[in-house]
Amino acid sequence: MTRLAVVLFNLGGPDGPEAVRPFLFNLFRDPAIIGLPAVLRYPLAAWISRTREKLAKANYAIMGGASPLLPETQAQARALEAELTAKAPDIEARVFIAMRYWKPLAAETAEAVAAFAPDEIVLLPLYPQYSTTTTASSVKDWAAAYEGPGRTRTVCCYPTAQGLAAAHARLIERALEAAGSPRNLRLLFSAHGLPKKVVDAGDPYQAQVEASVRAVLAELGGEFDHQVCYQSRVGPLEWLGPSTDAAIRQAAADGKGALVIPIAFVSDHVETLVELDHEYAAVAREVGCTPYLRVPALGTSPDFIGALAEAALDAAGRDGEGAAPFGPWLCPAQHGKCACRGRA
Ligand SMILES: C=CC1=C(C)c2cc3[nH]c(cc4nc(cc5[nH]c(cc1n2)c(C)c5CCC(=O)O)C(CCC(=O)O)=C4C)c(C)c3C=C
Ligand SMILES: [Fe+2]
Ligand SMILES: [Fe+2]
Repeated sequence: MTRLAVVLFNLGGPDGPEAVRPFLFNLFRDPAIIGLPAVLRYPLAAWISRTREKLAKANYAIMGGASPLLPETQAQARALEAELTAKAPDIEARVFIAMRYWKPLAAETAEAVAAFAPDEIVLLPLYPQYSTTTTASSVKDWAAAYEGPGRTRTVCCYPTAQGLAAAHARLIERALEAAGSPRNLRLLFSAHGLPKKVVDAGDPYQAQVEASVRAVLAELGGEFDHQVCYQSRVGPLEWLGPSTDAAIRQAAADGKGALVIPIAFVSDHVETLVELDHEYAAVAREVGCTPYLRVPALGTSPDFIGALAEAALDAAGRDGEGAAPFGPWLCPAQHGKCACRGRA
């Protein structure tokens, strides 16, 4: 029986108040996040993590002091393992988690995967849209950590996978129905932002976010007033716009409420539970953007887990090693800094 290890990548989050600063330090010392030489990056990372700690701790305190990202990801891993067993009973599939900036880090997971002694390894980012700051960073981190057996394939991205779009569409329909299908709503597809210069240098993330939005709208059918916007800006650089904050203000000015859809996050965590549900809800109240509604992140929704299983099995069935997207997608040339064009 073939032994298949699926390794899920995500960002990781602090598991208690004392982990907030070292988590932030790990994040800001990553050259994929701050592209300066190590001699400058390390002191800068120490300074940013020290100065950001108080605000970040206050945000994590709203969720009980820790990030829910790991338990959410563990639930997805269990659901995916069950789905793989159902879809491919002739394969012994085990699902592992490697976080980029907090536990379980790649080194710990690499040991567990090596002990499983897989024939095949599929690296499956829980980032449907590829970015040099997320997927590429995790893939590189994993390659440096893993020395065990098995042939490796990577799913670089799946922004337009049918199951992903369907999962978002079903959650949107449910949220609309629960709110009594109000007529004066704008759908705000809110994605984690990126510095504009990262995108200008060829990062495909924005193009893939926009492709995901088109796929979700096609799955919904019909006409919807909608906008793509970007949240979670950090630091002094210019980031992608419009910001989610500005989009909420614009919706109010246009006499609309907002239905916010976290289009680039697959689980609920600080960026949805605090930023969207507290900070931007307050903005909506202040400017009279009513109703202000938020669609839950994908979590273990069956269409999404089904898409992950298909992506993993599709990758495991590919010849050779290397990276490829899952679903109908190829990054456009001007945004081609992606493994699907061999330019990660
Ligand atoms: C879509 C996925 C993500 C992209 C792209 C991304 C880029 C990116 N992030 C930062 C800085 C921070 N991100 C933080 C939290 C965070 N980011 C993502 C995902 C993406 N980041 C997730 C899932 C989370 C949540 C982690 C958790 O605790 O559960 C944080 C920490 C929170 C805070 O202090 O605001 C920072 C900082 C940069 C700079 C960046 C691209 C350059
Ligand atoms: Fe982030
Ligand atoms: Fe790509």
